[in-house]
Formats: sequence, structure tokens, C-alpha cells
Amino acid sequence: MKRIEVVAAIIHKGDKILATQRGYGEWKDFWEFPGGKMEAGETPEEALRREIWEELETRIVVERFVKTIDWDYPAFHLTMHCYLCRVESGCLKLKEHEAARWLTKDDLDSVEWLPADRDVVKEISAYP
Ligand SMILES: Nc1nc2c([nH]c(=O)n2[C@H]2C[C@H](O)[C@@H](COP(=O)(O)OP(=O)(O)OP(=O)(O)O)O2)c(=O)[nH]1
Repeated sequence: MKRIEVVAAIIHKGDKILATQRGYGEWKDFWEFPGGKMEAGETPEEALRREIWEELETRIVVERFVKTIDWDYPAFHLTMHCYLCRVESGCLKLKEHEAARWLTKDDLDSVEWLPADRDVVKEISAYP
């Protein structure tokens, strides 16, 4: 099966986390953490900073690794490395996404997450 390796930014601000809504493709309208496929030779941190700049014209600080998710979609196997991040500068301009929302832990399940994200979202909701 085809495999893809993706990095995802769990961007936090105060008690909120940023969710973005996919603007294209098979999973259009589902919600995700911004990010994307790693390119050859990139570290996860470099890939995250590049993707967030491309998608949101925003610079981020990558604070720490959270977890790696493995998920089988019908057409490929996804390995997704999730990192806790914060905004360094920029105003989250939506270059590719349809919408973005800052969600508190209590609101996290108010949007329809991509299937691979549901476990990590549940974990975040359980943080003290
Ligand atoms: N960015 C991101 N992708 C996710 C998440 N959860 C999840 O299943 N995915 C899947 C959806 C996509 O199949 C894949 C990411 O690919 P992408 O299309 O966003 O990456 P990209 O911008 O590098 O891709 P491309 O359109 O330029 O080919 O990972 C998530 O939280 N964030």
C-alpha cells in the first residue's frame, strides 16, 4: 500500500487550539491540524514551518513532539507526526483552507475531524 508521511501542527493559544477546514480533495470540508507531507531531506520541524508558511503565511515555533499517528485510509497508509506549536508571527491567512477556528477543549468535538485525527483530539480534550 502507498505510504505517506505527514507533519501536523497543533497550534495553541491560551486555552484554544487551531483547527482548519480542508478546502479541496476527497476530504474537503473535514477538519484537521494544518500541515502536510514531508519532503525529502526535511526534518519534521522544517516541514512544519514550511507547510504553515505555505498554508497560513504564519511563522510558528515548534514546541514539542506530541505523538505519531498511524492510520489506514482506503488508498494509502498515513504516518502523521503531531507537534505542539505556537504562533511566532503572522495572521493566519487562509491560503488553502476554507475556514479556521480556535477551539477550546470543550469545543473540540464540535467539528468533523479527519478520521486519523479523532484519537489525538480525544486525548487533547482529556488534558487537565
Ligand atoms: N495536514 C493534515 N493532514 C492530515 C491530517 N489528518 C489526516 O488524515 N491528514 C491526511 C490528509 C491528507 O491525505 C494528508 C496530508 O496531505 P496534504 O494534502 O494536506 O499535504 P500537502 O499539502 O503536502 O499535499 P499536496 O496537496 O501538496 O499533495 O494527510 C491532519 O490533521 N493534518
